[in-house]
Amino acid sequence: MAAPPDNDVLWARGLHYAYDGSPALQGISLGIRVGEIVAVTGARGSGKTTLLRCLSGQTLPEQGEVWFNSSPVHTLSEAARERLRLSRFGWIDSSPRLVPELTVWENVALPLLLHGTSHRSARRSAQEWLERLDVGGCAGKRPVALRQAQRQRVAVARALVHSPAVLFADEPTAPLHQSDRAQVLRTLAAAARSHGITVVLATHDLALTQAARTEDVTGAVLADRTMPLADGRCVRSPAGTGAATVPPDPEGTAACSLSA
Ligand SMILES: Nc1ncnc2c1ncn2[C@@H]1O[C@H](COP(=O)(O)OP(=O)(O)OP(=O)(O)O)[C@@H](O)[C@H]1O
Repeated sequence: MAAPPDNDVLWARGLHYAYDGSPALQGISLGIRVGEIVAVTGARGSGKTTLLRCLSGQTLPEQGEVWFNSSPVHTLSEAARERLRLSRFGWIDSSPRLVPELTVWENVALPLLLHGTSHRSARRSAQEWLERLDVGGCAGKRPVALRQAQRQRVAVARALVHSPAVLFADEPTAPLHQSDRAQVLRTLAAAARSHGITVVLATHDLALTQAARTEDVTGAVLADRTMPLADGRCVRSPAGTGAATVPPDPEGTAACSLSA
């Protein structure tokens, strides 16, 4: 099997995963370059969450390989994968899981404090990220005092505060009001781009990713390309979505956006 290209931060080949014998991933291969923002799209149940979980080391694929920065992830122990996730990856999902007893800035500083960063430095970084995400004024409040959209921005700040190499965002705008969705996505994309953070974004709302792209007033294009899934396989994207996909290979291993 070929080695991953050097400029791919994430690289996967032939991923298969099933829940109780029911297939969720059926031979997905992909390469994601450093700093790219990739939107994994598809209907509910198409395999987006399972793919993100496999790429981030939360779930071991039953078959196939996952590589991060040219090192295998699928052969690591559970403890080593946990360390990798804490230090190099960020994760946001549809419900902002903030610690209710902590203030907003303490929630954001948490990943840094867990890594041994000093209290003063962690607080400064947390405040900077909260301001970047337009919720700096909420730093001293408890999560319960925030609107849902503000809580999700705080979750984005917490996922980015330790400058992860890759941010995984699984339907991050699902709980938000329509008017907040594109704005939260644009803010997330702009923050990731300015820090060279790769983003893998799962969404079933392709219209939203396109709207965020066309309505952008900050200069931050949302996704560099889309990676459409159906029934756990990569599929060719509709024209104009920026996807670079190739048809399934002769071994039945569908390949998304193969790197050169
Ligand atoms: N914990 C689980 N137990 C059993 N089946 C599961 C589990 N999680 C996912 N599945 C099934 O695996 C398939 C892929 O699910 P997955 O959540 O990865 O898709 P998705 O595209 O993220 O869907 P959604 O948009 O609804 O989150 C679906 O058929 C789903 O019902």
